[in-house]
Amino acid sequence: MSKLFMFEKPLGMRDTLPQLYNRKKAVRDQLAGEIKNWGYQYMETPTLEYYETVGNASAILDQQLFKLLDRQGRTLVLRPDMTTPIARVASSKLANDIPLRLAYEANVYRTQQDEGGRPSEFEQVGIELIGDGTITSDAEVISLMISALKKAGLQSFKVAIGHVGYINSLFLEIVGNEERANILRRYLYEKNYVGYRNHVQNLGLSSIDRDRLLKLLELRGDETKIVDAIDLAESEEGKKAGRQLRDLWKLLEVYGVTNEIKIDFNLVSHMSYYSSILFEVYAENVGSQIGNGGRYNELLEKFNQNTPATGFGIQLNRLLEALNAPEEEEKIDCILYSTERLAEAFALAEEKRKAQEKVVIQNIAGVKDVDSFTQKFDDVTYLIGKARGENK
Ligand SMILES: N[C@@H](Cc1c[nH]c[nH+]1)C(=O)O
Repeated sequence: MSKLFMFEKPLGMRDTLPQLYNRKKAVRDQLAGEIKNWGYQYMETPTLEYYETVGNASAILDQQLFKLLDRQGRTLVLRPDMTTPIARVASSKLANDIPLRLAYEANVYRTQQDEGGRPSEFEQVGIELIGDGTITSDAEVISLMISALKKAGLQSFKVAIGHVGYINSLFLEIVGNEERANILRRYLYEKNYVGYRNHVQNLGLSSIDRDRLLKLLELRGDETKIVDAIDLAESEEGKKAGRQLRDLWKLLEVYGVTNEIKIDFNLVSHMSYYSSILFEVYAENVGSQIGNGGRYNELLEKFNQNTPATGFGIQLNRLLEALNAPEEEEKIDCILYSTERLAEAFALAEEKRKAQEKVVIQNIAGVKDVDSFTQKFDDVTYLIGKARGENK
């Protein structure tokens, strides 16, 4: 291995400099304002969890986990998401308070294979609604996400909603086994519809089955696609999934958010814990999803609780990219003083701070280039040399 250059950081790790920090905080606070207004309560969990418990239960591929050892020789992981740690807490300390409405803002960690611009550490703002298996809770979670994104100032975005059960039953019905279904799912996950089409053509299926698999690609668009999906499904499971989306759509109409919704029966997630309805948010100007979520009715079973749940996570850095807002300059004043006038400088600073103004006091002797230093401030007061009246 080559020697590391002094300023290099591990793959996918980012610094957040002051201007970006401020923007991030402002957006995080706007999201939190809305999330709290819907009665969700914020909580925290540790950055490290046991590999055996949370690491195993999380829906992230093993090779994407950061692993380390504690002094007892147990393997720990940096949490790869927040849903699994919250499921752990909801199954233990909070098990009696169900249904739970919990929220978080936290960094999560996933290793990256190469520096493809993807972070290995990123902040998620999210919620989990645990213990309510009705479709109304799916509608609540999706509506809250839309509402919070709007509050953060996001204008052009769409939430694609799909159903894991629909695709799974259709694939199994036609191709017969999980292995072959996985190949089809992979194409859809990569949104490689051309590849999917070619693969289906070469599968050696009857023309009816082939056409059904190809028709699946058309099940993306407005609510009319739900009716088409129910027609295309033959199994009860597939039809049921379609009906669930139909009911969900009606509820989303009540919430008044259907303008932001796109039906997408092709949706496949990289998270394996989703069990039925799932969704992804896309903003007009950002290539990758800025948030996602869905129902994960089997995850809490891994913590010995048979409890349904749903939730979403927004990737704060991608949301910031989508918002494209100019970096905010902080208004900070400066009092530049010479040593003999420190008391005067400090008194003035105290006065300004009491008035909620931000102010730096800086001894001029500690500054190399006064011109470039003072340029950074909104306003500069000079208290240099003897105070007026002193030299008479
Ligand atoms: N934890 C999921 C998002 C989510 C929250 N709740 C349900 N899903 C993720 O990291 O992609």
